[in-house]
Amino acid sequence: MSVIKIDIIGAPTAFGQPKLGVSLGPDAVRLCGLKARLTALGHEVSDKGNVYGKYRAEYGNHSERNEEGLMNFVQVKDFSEVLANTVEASLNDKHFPFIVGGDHSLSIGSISGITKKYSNLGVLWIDAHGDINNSDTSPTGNIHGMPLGVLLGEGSRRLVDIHHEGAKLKHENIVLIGVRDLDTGEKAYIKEHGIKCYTMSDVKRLGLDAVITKALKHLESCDGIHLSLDVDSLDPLEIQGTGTKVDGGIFLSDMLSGLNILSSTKRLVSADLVEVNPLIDNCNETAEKAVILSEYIFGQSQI
Ligand SMILES: NC(=[NH2+])NCCC[C@H](N)C(=O)O
Ligand SMILES: [Mn+2]
Ligand SMILES: [Mn+2]
Repeated sequence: MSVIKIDIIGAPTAFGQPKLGVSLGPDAVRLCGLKARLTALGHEVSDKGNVYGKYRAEYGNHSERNEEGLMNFVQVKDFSEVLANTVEASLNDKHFPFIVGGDHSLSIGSISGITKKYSNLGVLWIDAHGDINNSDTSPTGNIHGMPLGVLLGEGSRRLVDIHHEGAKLKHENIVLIGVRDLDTGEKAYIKEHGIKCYTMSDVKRLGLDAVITKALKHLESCDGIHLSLDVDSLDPLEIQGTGTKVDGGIFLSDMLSGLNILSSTKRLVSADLVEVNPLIDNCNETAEKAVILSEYIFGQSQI
């Protein structure tokens, strides 16, 4: 197996959603031995610690709605700028940025940093949700439901222009996998732009291995692939420590098999692992499973 220079970047933000605890996700995952276990696979792993902006999520969730209806806009923007710079620096060192969250709004920052280098980035978005709302379509104002919308250049300019101006991703370079809870505006947007989307029904029908294989084919012309893995894509029977659970998800054993296919292509250049919330978990089980997912992202196999 080839050695990957992995930078673990903790992204302890919670400003993209209302529940307390998701800012503790990175440390909960570290406590399960993330660095040691990726090192044991033969990789060179460096833990860059946690990224902080001017505001600290653990002091409460502020919950200010701005005039565009966005919750905690100032905090999310500030955090995204800092994270984007950290991720960009990791890529400049020729390392693999592995961003551990934190809520899914962090992908605005991580992907903004990555697309500075990979201008034709492909994204595999594995999630129960589409996260493709924007300030106009969101029913909640929670920015963790908007990262893809923002990265595609929709809604509030102040979010879209984070780190560098304009849209960061192309519609044809995104594949959604495992979705089963889309808002009305999200469904319309996906259809309007012909975004490749494998719903949970598609995953059940085809199997996750086949879906990942098809998704990789769809992203063939991209200059790199980023994985954004929301733990709520997994079935709540197996994953409890996450803030927006939806029944009928992917089972861990299927996910590991799919990740094995993905990692063996060696096309991944970066990844986010998000929405681990130890305060609503059962004895840190979700963080432990997040480490198992991480091992498979980085080439663990069953033999
Ligand atoms: N990353 C997540 N867990 N996102 C949940 C989003 C839920 C809902 N669609 C919203 O916009 O608020
Ligand atoms: Mn989700
Ligand atoms: Mn998500």
